[in-house]
Amino acid sequence: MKYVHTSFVSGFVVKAASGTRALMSDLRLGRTASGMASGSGVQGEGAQARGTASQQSNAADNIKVVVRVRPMTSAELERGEANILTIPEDARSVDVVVPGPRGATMSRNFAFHACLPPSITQPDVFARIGVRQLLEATIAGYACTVLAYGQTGSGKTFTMSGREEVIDREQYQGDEDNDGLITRSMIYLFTRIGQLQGINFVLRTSYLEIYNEQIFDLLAADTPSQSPLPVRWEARRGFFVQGLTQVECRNLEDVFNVVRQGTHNRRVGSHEMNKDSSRSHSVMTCHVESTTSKDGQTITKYGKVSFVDLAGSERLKQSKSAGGTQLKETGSINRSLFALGKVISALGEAKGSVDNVYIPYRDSKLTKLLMDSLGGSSLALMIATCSPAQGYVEETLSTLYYATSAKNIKNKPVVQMDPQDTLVLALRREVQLLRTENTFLREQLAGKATPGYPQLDVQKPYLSLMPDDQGALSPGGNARTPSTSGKSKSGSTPLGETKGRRGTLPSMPHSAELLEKLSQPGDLSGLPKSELMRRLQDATALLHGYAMQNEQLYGEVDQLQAQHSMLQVEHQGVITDNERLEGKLERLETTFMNQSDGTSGAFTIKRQNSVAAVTATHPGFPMSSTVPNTQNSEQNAKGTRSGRK
Ligand SMILES: Nc1ncnc2c1ncn2[C@@H]1O[C@H](COP(=O)(O)OP(=O)(O)OP(=O)(O)O)[C@@H](O)[C@H]1O
Repeated sequence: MKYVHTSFVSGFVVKAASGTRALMSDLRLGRTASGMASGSGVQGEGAQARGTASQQSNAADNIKVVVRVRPMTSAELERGEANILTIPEDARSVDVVVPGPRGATMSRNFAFHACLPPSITQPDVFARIGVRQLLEATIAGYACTVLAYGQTGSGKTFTMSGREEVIDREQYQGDEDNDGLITRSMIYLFTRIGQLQGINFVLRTSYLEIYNEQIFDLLAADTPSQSPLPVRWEARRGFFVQGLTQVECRNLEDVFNVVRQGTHNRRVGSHEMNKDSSRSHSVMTCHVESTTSKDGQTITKYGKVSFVDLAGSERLKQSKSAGGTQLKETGSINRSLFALGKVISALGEAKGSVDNVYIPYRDSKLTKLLMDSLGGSSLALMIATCSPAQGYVEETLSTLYYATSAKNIKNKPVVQMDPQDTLVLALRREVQLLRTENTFLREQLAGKATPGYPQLDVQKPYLSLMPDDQGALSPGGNARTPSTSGKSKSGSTPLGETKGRRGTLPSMPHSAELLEKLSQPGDLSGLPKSELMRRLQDATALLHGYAMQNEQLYGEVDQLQAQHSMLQVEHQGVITDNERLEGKLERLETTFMNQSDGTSGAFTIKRQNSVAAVTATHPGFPMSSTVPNTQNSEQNAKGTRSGRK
């Protein structure tokens, strides 16, 4: 088997590497990652082909799927296990030797974006599966996910973290040969943001694990005796873990500490709760907040990258023989992996248009937290890990079916920006514009020319500058006549106040006081008084027009802000309702789990047996035949759509 050192996964359809700034301006124009199919981060023929496809498919981007085959362990070698996995030269598929009829064997081929053989090193994995592009996308404000899936002992944790026993040492400062994707990615992020000038970055990390359908914070001060954290829903954020610690990382030392603390707490937690680390799912997330300021405008983007190390699926009969805790763990893991399978299956069948399809994200905490990564607005990469040993052929096939389904999932990546920021940005622009106009007008009144602005045409008859019957100024405005009633709200023009966009605006006579003041000799010496008066009248009329425009704009801004406030109140009401329902749902789930995992465990076993049976008879995802519940479907679809905002 020969490992080909070219063109592994490189097809994330985002501008990457040096394109970050260009990307930011592209994003201001409302383009999504997938819309930029020919971005600088795209290489290789696969990327070209998919780039076109993604444009045609409404900016959707398929999840990338990579298979990694680990070397045989010493135990497997000692047992004399046969190798059933071969990766052809193009490194884009894997051949599996499967048992055939009457003791014969046959070969099955599974194609993926890349397939990594046992000989590949940890640095090569990082370099060749497109993680760098995901990290560039993270810096540019996208949400990205790297997900490791595979049977117990197949190399998920090794791929994501490296050697946990090394990381768990007090003096851990990175392990160049063995570090997994998490540490390498964090080092890459720090190196890159150090190179990017003019952008202010803040990096925060969180680390959690899901054990027996409960979420534990691996960076909390009181780990591991802390109580589990709830998952909540917010329309703007989607599902999130309430109260999860986020640690700011200012340098690599902070990063190593976080990785070490998370790993350590996961291991300690495992011992305290008498569980193995493989019995929990873990999610390490790095939030990358970037702020750019230009011409007084500030844009903040909220990129993040999550590394999900899933618990390994395990044969139920092994757990049954162990009984007690392990049986419950296995039931819980299988349930959540099964829920994940259903989500992947439903998304794969939906082929990108998920708005009217029921996706059962709410079936487990894992799927809730992965909602954005699967079929959402994230970029996602799945790494399916396999053992090459013949003894695990069943598990390997199951993993490959899973991975095959995941290939069909389409996400629609978008930059994560605060809607409030967008609004503030728009308001700031307007204010800036109005200020500029006022400055110009004041300078005109004082007889000064403003560079870049035309001088008033003193020859123009005064009447042509007066508002017409509809309230529009002939030379350049659409403003109505301002009233004389008091001071402008903006405080910048003392010439009148309007009733807003739809109000009727009485005509504005010249301000006698102002005319008096401005016609004093000395301001514009040399000109006859009549000319000065004429100029003043022209300027005053024009100023009235602009003041009127200002007022209209302020009126509109006020209206928008009022609408915004109303929506916020409405939004808060919906959040409160949702939280109430979420709480209710969680209580029901807890009750259900307690009952189903009760003394005899009968329900769990029955359920798992049926799951196993369906899995065996329907390779890939068995629940495609599940009839969607229309009511739930509606709720889910609502959640799905609003969660993308
Ligand atoms: N590519 C590899 N090269 C060398 N050793 C590996 C590789 N992958 C895994 N291993 C070793 O195999 C063993 C099992 O790997 P690992 O713990 O990563 O599996 P896992 O899939 O995370 O298992 P679990 O689901 O039980 O947590 C470990 O000792 C690990 O160091």
